[in-house]
Amino acid sequence: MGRYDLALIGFGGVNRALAELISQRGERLADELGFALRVVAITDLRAGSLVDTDGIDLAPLLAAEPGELSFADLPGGSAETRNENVIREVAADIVVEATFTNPGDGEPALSHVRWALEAGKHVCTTNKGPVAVAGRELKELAERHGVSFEFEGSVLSGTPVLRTARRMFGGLEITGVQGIMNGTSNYVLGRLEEGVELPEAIAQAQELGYAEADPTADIEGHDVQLKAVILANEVLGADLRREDVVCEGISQITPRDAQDALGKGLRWKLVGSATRQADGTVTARVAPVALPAHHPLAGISGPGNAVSFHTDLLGTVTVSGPGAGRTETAYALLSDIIAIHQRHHAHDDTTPVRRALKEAPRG
Ligand SMILES: NC(=O)c1ccc[n+]([C@@H]2O[C@H](COP(=O)([O-])OP(=O)(O)OC[C@H]3O[C@@H](n4cnc5c(N)ncnc54)[C@H](O)[C@@H]3O)[C@@H](O)[C@H]2O)c1
Ligand SMILES: N[C@@H](CCO)C(=O)O
Repeated sequence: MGRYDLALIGFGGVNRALAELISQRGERLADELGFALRVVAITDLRAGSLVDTDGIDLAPLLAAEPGELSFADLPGGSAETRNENVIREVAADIVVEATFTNPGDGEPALSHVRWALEAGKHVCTTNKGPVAVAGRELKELAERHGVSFEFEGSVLSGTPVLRTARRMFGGLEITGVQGIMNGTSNYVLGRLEEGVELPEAIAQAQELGYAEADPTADIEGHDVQLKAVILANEVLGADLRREDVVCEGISQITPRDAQDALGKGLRWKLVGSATRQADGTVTARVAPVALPAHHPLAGISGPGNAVSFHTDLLGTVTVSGPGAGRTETAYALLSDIIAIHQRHHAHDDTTPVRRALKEAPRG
């Protein structure tokens, strides 16, 4: 059975949840998927760095409180983050980038991804910054080095939106996408409908692990702005930048506004969209919209998200599911690793399904 050695860059909510999945269900996953996963390096701004090419014992790290974790005194550990050294030099197959999103220049995550691809390592990330700022360049860099750059979790966490569009919509013309793409703001809008004030609702979303390190990005729409860029570029083949997307958030909506709208059969939602215009160009925007109850996006509640694809042959197809959450987003990373395996080892007869297909009697 094959095995992938992982280097985790950033050890916050999402990468810890991935480590938990590996630690708790590694054997079951290996049986089902036909490959094992092992963590050989971890770096984090607060904890430092830890390298063990025989595989890090994850259980004691996961038992520690996140804020108290320090690698400094462990064998192979250091108080220094040493990102570049770890990413370039440690013998890992896949670099898993889950540090803060920086919407401006995508750094330092953009450099983390570049270093890994240049070193011939596959990358999966949940970080919107590098994808929105330099997605095209990074995909080309990955191609040149014969590796994969996967980022399903950058839009709608573990709910497969990008891969669905890429793999399932062949032969369709997609004319636009429209969605609720931020779990925090959707959760907050629901709390406002219940009469909870904005700061308290935001604090609850932070506690639940939905919000960005700086929740302003969630509330003012900047997070959705990045996701709209990624969708426009990935799904509609555009070349938009963040500045091209007009953006308005939900900070002006009060509990009273939300409750008044509800009384009229409307629900305030933060909607991101990208549309192909008659001249072929693509425009995108983010704005709060009071949707009527019958709209496909009106019933999406809590941290739930949904994206509607407008197509020529199928009409509107909507994919809905969780848009945020540590475990849900860790699943996006697992789905990226599976995609890497399928792309680079599609001819290995290692998975139970492939073995069964091969061994099944024909005719
Ligand atoms: N949590 C979610 O629901 C969710 C969903 C989709 C996407 N994302 C994205 O996934 C990424 C991780 O999210 P999270 O919830 O784990 O965030 P988090 O804030 O819990 O963790 C980020 C970690 O990265 C570390 N870090 C920051 N800068 C670093 C650096 N230069 N080098 C090494 N470590 C560094 C921090 O110390 C922190 O532990 C973010 O980019 C976020 O936007 C999160
Ligand atoms: N903070 C983001 C995480 C997912 O990108 C959200 O609430 O949707």
